[in-house]
Amino acid sequence: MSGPDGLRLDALTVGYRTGRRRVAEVLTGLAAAAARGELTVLLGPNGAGKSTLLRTVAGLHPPLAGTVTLDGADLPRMPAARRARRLAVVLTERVDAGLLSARELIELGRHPHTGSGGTLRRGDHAAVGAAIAAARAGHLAGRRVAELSDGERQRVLTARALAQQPSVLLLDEPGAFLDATSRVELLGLLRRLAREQNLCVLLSTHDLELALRLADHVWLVDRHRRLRTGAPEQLVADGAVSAVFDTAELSFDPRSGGFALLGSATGTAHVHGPRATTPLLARALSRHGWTVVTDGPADVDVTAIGSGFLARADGRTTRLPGWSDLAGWARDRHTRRPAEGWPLRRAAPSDVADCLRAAASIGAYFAVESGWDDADPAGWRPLDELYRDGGKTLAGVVETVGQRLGTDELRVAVSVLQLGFAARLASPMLAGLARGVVLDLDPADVAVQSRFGEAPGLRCGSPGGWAGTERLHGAAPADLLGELLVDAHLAPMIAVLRRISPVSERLLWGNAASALAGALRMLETNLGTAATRRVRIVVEQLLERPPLAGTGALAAPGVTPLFRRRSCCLYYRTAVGGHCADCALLPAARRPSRVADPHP
Ligand SMILES: Nc1ncnc2c1ncn2[C@@H]1O[C@H](COP(=O)(O)OP(=O)(O)OP(=O)(O)O)[C@@H](O)[C@H]1O
Repeated sequence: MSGPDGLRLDALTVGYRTGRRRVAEVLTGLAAAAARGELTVLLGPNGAGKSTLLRTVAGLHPPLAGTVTLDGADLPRMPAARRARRLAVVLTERVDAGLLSARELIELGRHPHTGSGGTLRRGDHAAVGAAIAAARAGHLAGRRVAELSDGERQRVLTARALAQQPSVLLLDEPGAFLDATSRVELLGLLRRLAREQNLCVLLSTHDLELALRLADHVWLVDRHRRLRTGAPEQLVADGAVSAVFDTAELSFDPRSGGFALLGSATGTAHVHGPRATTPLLARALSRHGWTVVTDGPADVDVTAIGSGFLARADGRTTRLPGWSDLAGWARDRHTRRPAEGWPLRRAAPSDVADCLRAAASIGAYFAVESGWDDADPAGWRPLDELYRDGGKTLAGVVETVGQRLGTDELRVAVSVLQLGFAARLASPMLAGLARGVVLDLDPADVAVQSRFGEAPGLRCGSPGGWAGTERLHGAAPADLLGELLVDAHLAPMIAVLRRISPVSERLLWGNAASALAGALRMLETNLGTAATRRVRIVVEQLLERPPLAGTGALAAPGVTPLFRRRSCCLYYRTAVGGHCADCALLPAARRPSRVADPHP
């Protein structure tokens, strides 16, 4: 405990005399200090004894035992007039101010300084003016107190206490009637006054979140009526705050500084998005029983994009336009979640990061950059925009590709562009699969950047993926890849390109199959066939399903060509005039053994 400056309680017992010989002790053996220049906040549940303690410190009740000192002087024994000049009190009781105006009530605060005549001098008027300004009560000064709202009256009473120019300011629940903004403002004001006027400010409140954010020092009455004191963070870290305020439904969350609702069967969630949104997102999910985790796998995953959300659970992505849709989804998913969780879970962020690192080391076609913070948004085109704008953006890209290839045939440029694009997306996704993660590169969260002469840049705002696919037998990973790669990317890309030039669908799906096979070939070469067995099985399954079925045949690992196409990618019609490794036009013996452009 610090020196004699400020308030100090020693072995203090507070309570009530309920009869000539009977006393009701409320709090006993209290030891605490509240320094000058600091805001000290008294916290505790209902009936803990906060008001009783404040009233005792204020000299309105005698202590039952022990001492209360101010700057070393015994407060209860101090003559009332002197005490009134040193200590100002704002209690919860309503004041009957009759017909007084707010200014007149505030002027009463000067009473301890004016003597029995009560005449205000220039210095008193200055103190009243300063107090009105400090409490921001100027607009209320001319109004009758009886006509003020509870919050307005609170402001005027604070001004009256300040007009008293005390060393100690005691306030019992000063924010009780104030709206949220005014409460923050009032506590901020009291903290500033403590600093500027070297005041000792002690107040009680039930606004735990605000108190812990603004208090310099906390007095906390626990459930056993013991007084714990310390810096707010200290009491949170000790678990003292949780011990007092946690209930079966609510738990104090030290990270957010607020309460989290405890659900009955709590599932876990990942949240992503702009820094300003993720705390709100975490709060919305926790209200519906989800525990937000930053590492490890999770049952669900929500990414904030623009004013909406991508919400994922059980291998499905749902687009939610706003907060109320999110609330409905979070509630519904929580109700439907099986007790043991879904077999498909969101992969741990660290596993996804490992996947992306490992993929990038294979080659440029496998790399996915992540996050938007350090990206220059100008050069990046969101994929869902490319897929939906009817070909407006891609028409220009097709033209540029045609010029670079030395062809004026749109269909050739479209085919080469689409083959490269399919390879660009299939490569990192198949690489993820080799590590047991099905990457989830949602078109709303992924953008592409053209870098002529090299692999186009691919960037995902919040890369994530599905894990747990190994626990599912059969076709689960192929189903997921079918949705996340074929349905979400390859099909819309083909549709939009065919609006630019009506290239045969069979040819374009042949390109997509060829891109999958090309990526598989790179993985088998780099990682070996044992590590890529699962990937091969999934590619085989995908090639057996529409729309890829019938596009060609996959050969055994190491066999050239790995994929025998049934359509031609038209690459031979470019100025380079090359043939690809999967070429349908050449006899097998004349096919190049090395992978040629445009494959990865
Ligand atoms: N005049 C009184 N005589 C006897 N007991 C009282 C008196 N006033 C309050 N008490 C009792 O003292 C205890 C503490 O009450 P107090 O008002 O100090 O608690 P509090 O922490 O301020 O509660 P709240 O947060 O609900 O305002 C309660 O059990 C209350 O019933």
